[in-house]
Amino acid sequence: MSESRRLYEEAQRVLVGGVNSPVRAAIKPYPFFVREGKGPYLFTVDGNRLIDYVLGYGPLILGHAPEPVTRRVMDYVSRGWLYGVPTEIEVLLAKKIADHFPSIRRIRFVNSGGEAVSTAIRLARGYTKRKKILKFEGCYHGAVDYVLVKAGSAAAHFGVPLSAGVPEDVAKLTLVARYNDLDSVERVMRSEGNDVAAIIVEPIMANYGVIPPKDGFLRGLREIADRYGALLILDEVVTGYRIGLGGAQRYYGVSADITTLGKIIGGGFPVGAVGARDEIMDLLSPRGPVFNAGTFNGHPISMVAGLATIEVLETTNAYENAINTSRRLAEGFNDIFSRLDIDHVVNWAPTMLQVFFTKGEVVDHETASKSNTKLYLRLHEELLKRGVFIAPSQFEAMFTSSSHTNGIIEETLRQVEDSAKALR
Ligand SMILES: Cc1ncc(COP(=O)(O)O)c(C=O)c1O
Ligand SMILES: N[C@H](C=O)CCC(=O)O
Repeated sequence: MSESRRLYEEAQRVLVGGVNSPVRAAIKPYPFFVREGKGPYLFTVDGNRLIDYVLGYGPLILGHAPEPVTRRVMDYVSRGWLYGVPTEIEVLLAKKIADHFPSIRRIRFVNSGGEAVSTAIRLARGYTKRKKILKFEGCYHGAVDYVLVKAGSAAAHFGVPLSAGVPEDVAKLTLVARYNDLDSVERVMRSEGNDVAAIIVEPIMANYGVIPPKDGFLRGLREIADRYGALLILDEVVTGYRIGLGGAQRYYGVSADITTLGKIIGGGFPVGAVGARDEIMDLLSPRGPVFNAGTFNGHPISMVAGLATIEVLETTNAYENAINTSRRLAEGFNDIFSRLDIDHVVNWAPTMLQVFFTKGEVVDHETASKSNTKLYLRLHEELLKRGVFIAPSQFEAMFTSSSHTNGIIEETLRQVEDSAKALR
C-alpha cells in the first residue's frame, strides 16, 4: 500500500472526507500527500516529483518556497508571531497595495478571501442601506452564506448549487445573472436594482475553469452599478497580483468601489483583505458601525510573506516569466489537441489557463458546462501518472509561476501529448 493511501485511510477517520477543503478529495482514487514543495515541484510522500500547476490554488506565483520569501519569514519568526497589537509590517503591506490599486485608499486585513468577501458585502450593505447582492452564476467568492448561490469551484464540482444550512431568507437576497451578459444584468437590475447594495464579480472568472471578461463587460457593470446606485465589488482574490501589479482592474481599466484580495498578498500564508476609498472604509469598526474583527487579522507572518512576494514581483522579471510560460502552455495544449483532432477550447489570461473539451467558445457557466468534464478528469489522471499536477476539477484553473522555466513547460507538453494520446 502506498504511503499516501495509508495516510488517506487514517485521515478519513479523523477528517471529514479525509481532507480540509473538498476539492482536495476530487483526486481519485485518493489524494496524494505532500512531503515538500520547491520551485515548480511538489514532492510526495510516495517519492514522486510532480510539476505543479495548482500552486496552492493560485497564491504561489513565485513557486514553492522561493528564497527571498523563505528568508524573510524565517527572520521574522524568531521575533514571535502574534502580538494582538499593530506591527509596522501591516502598514508597509497596506501602503504597497494602495500604491498599486488606485481604487484602494484604506485596507482591512483579514484571514481568508471568504472573510474579505463577507466584510465587503457587509460594508456595501452598511454604505447603501440596501440588502440585496447581485452575483454571477459560476463565480465563486468563498464559503460564505451570502454568495453560496450557484457558485463555481468545489460547489460546482460536487453539485451543490445551494448549500444546505444557508437559510432561505439569506439566499433570496442573492440575485444571480449570467457572466459576460450585460442584458441579463440589466434585466435583474431593472426589477430589483433599487434594493441592490452591490454587484460582486470575479473580473476573470477563475472558478469555473478560466473565463476572461468580454470587451466592455466590466466597464458595463461599472456603468450599471453607478446608474442604480449600487457598489461594484471586484473580487480579486485570484486575480490580484496574478494578472499583474494592480490586478484585473488595472489590466482592464475598470475601477472598483470595493476590492477583495487574498492568496498572493499573503505569499501563500492565510490572508484576505478588503479595500476601498475612505468614505466606504471609514464605516468599518473602530471608526464606524460596520463590524469586523479578528484575532489573526494582519498576521505578521502573512504580512511579511506577502510583502516579500510583492517586492520580488516589482523588482524582477517574475511576471514576464510566468506570463510567457502560461502563454506557451496554452499554445501547446491547443496544438496537441488540434493535431489529435480532439474538440477543445483553451482559455487564457496572464499566468492562468484552462482547457475545456467542447466546441465553440467558453464564455460563461453554460458554455463551460458543455465541456466533457469526464475527459478533463481523465486528462488530470493521465498527467498525474506522468508527473504533472493539474487541478482535479474542470471548475478550477491552471496557474504558472516564475519558477516554471521554458524547459519545464516543454517537458510538461511532452507529457500532455502522451496523456492526450491515451485519452483516445
Ligand atoms: C475569487 C475568489 N474569491 C474568494 C475566494 C475565497 O478565498 P479563501 O479560500 O481564501 O476563503 C476564492 C477562493 O477560494 C476565490 O477564488
Ligand atoms: N477554487 C478555490 C479557490 O480559489 C480552491 C481552493 C479550495 O476551495 O480549497
